[in-house]
Amino acid sequence: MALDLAQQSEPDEAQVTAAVEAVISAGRMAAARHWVPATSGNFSARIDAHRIAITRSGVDKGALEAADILIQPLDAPLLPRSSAEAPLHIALYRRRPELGAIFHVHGPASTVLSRGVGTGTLRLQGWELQKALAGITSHEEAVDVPVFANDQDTARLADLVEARLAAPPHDARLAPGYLLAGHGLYAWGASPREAARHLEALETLFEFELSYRRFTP
Ligand SMILES: CSC[C@@H](O)[C@@H](O)C(=O)COP(=O)(O)O
Ligand SMILES: [Zn+2]
Repeated sequence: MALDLAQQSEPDEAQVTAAVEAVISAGRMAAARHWVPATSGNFSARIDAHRIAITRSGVDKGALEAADILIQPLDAPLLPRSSAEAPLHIALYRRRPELGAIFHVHGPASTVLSRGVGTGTLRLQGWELQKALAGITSHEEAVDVPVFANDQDTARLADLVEARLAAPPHDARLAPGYLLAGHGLYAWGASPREAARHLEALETLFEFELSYRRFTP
């Protein structure tokens, strides 16, 4: 019995390694697409119910090494050198146990479009690529992306995000992500693979929107 308990309390190294590798590879993917210029962006993956792996602040997210990833408990103070935006990750993992990964980028389309539309909601509709978002089965569905004013106080911002996600629209689905105006995109998924798909779909949908708006009077 005592042996069982000791085994249960040992950290699961395989889960830690998998989460760290998922974060490193998400950073590489985003950098290859020029979505994380000049150390911008941050990436996290859930290890278990109580811990996440998250990038530390100020490092090149396209050249991450294991030493750049912090193992952050969800119910403990932020570790030294934590991402400036760690509160945005932690609040979401706490609120949504099904979330496996959260990725944040400063892609040109999300950054420019969010600044252009102002705060509130960006509604996506009419795009086949919307179906890359979990649960969306038709281009005809309306998908709302919340847009928040940028704020250097990311704990305050996390409260706003939480309130908005708790009040979904009646006539649309909420996207698995949100925009910070003039700043960039947060996207998440049940797994790192799904979060990467959502990130790519949303950033590309924003490119479509930008081009489409140029053609539409
Ligand atoms: C280098 S400008 C971008 C930062 O201010 C921030 O928005 C960002 O995305 C990265 O912050 P970080 O603290 O490295 O996780
Ligand atoms: Zn950022």
